[in-house]
Amino acid sequence: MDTLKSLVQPLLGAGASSSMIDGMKLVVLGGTVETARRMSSSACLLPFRASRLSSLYSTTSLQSEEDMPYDWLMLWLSRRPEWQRSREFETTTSSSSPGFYGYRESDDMLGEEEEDESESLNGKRRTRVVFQPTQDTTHTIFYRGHWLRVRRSRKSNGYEQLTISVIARNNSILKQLVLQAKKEYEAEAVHRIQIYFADSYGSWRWTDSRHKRPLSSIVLNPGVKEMLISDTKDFLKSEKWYADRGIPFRRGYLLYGVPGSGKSSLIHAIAGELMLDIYVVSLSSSWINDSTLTTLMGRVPSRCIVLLEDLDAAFTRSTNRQEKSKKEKEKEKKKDNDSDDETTTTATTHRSRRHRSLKADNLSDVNTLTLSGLLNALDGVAASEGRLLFATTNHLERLDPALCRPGRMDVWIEFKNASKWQAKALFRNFFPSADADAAADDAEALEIPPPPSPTSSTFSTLFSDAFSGLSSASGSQSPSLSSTSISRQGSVRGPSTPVKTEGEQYLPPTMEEHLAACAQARKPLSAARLEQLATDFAEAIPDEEFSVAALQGYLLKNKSRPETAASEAAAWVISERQLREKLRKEREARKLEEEKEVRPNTPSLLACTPLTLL
Ligand SMILES: Nc1ncnc2c1ncn2[C@@H]1O[C@H](COP(=O)(O)OP(=O)(O)OP(=O)(O)O)[C@@H](O)[C@H]1O
Repeated sequence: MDTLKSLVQPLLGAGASSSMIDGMKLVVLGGTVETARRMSSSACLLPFRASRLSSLYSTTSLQSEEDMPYDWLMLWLSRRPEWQRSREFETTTSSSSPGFYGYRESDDMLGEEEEDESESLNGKRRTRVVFQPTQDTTHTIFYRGHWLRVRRSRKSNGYEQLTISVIARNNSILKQLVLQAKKEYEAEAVHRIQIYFADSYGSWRWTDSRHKRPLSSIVLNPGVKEMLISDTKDFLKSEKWYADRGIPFRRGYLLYGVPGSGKSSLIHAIAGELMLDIYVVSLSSSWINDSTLTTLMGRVPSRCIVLLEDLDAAFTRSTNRQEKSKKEKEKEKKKDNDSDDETTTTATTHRSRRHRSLKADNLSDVNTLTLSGLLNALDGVAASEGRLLFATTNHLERLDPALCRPGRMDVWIEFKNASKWQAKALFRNFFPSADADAAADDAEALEIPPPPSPTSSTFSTLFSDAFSGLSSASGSQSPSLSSTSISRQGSVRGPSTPVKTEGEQYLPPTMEEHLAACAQARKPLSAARLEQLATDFAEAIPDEEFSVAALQGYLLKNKSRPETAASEAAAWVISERQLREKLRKEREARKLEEEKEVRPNTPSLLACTPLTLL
């Protein structure tokens, strides 16, 4: 302190008071501390900026697709709090439509992932944001007493490269980092699956990780899940068997049928069960072409699920573009000629036709995937082995037979609207029972739908010769997805279950009803009561008229009111039918309007009817 006083005294002069000297002491002290702090921090960072000191660095470079550590570190980096504070970070978003991501409701949010709640509240698509290091920018991260320099870039071959450098006497800190990232990645793999999306460079890009979805949460008629799991497991351990017989070690599953019936959810659940990551490629992407798809399919790791979503959407486009049949072309030509003959054709018509053809031309300019390109990518020489290929479609009839033949799609599963059995199982899954064990016992007592007849088209398994044994086994076990109704024996409606009569309109519960139901819901229902409600619910739901997703939506509206969910199901069915009818009429009216717009002066049918001369 005396030293400090002797330094300050000459600055203030002899007449300075002791309070002035104290104030000045503080200023000098603060300044010294701050200067020391800045010097030490620049000393730390200086080497990063000085290229001539680069020999002091230990560096590791990892490439996407080639190195697993790349994935480990990308996951580790996305969890770093630095991206929350950094001014330069990249976000990838994944929309969670109810489907593949439909199970997101129960996801635990990770520290660095944020969900746009306001959007989800409004019932729009939910968006998850994942923060990652920006490309071509160097980031600095403090890790275990060392400053790491992280750089993410893209190489000319399309691969992403991650370079991590550190000033250290040896590379042990980098080894520690990679091992920690691996540990975290593997720990997560136990509970989560990693999702990769194809990008326009022909690379797979880690996009997100999801909680595993339990298979038990998928409500399919009995035997279907079991068959799939047994088939996929059997395949994964049969590599040598395939190699010995010279059969390409690949297996394809085609899940087709109505929307909202659980195709994507089932794939998600299977990935979790088998601890496989999912590689998603949307064939309707504007950038997809034969060569990119071939590159992508050659770059999937050996044990994973490749998911081709909405196979028909892409394929329809490609056939329209490149392989339009002669017949179609002739038809179109004739149509054009016919309309040219029409003297009444207006300028609007020309405009709209030109607009349509321009739109078609645009498609061909962008997406140039062809059927042969797709087939080649799936099982050509460059296609990787050991992967499970899942393809989903809502329109089986639009697919080319070549695409669906055994060897490409070995197992077909049709998904229909919810059967009564599914409605009941969904209800039971939805509401917890006070005595789960008892419920399980009751479930066993359920009458199981009969297995499909050999001619049933609902569950076609096109097993290759290699799996003929399994084929016959599953043939006898696999029940039809278009199962018939469940047993109605013992379905007694409870006295406290008011039922809306046929024709009575379904209205959402009033506030009083809602509060009363919530109070009631707090009391746990006995397993027997829940079973009875589930039976009532299934009775009210017509067989195969509504998708499981639609039923789930209805149950969600009553998620704390099992009694109401069961008692109002019949009224809901009526209101849904009315709504559908209304929408159908609106659609028809719109179509008529459009037709009128295209051919304003076309004589009506009535006018064409020859008059009978008396
Ligand atoms: N069989 C099912 N079991 C459990 N949940 C289901 C089932 N079917 C649909 N769902 C629920 O409905 C929503 C939509 O399901 P999903 O996306 O799997 O259907 P999809 O058949 O793939 O539909 P799309 O053909 O439109 O892609 C999800 O939230 C899912 O939880």
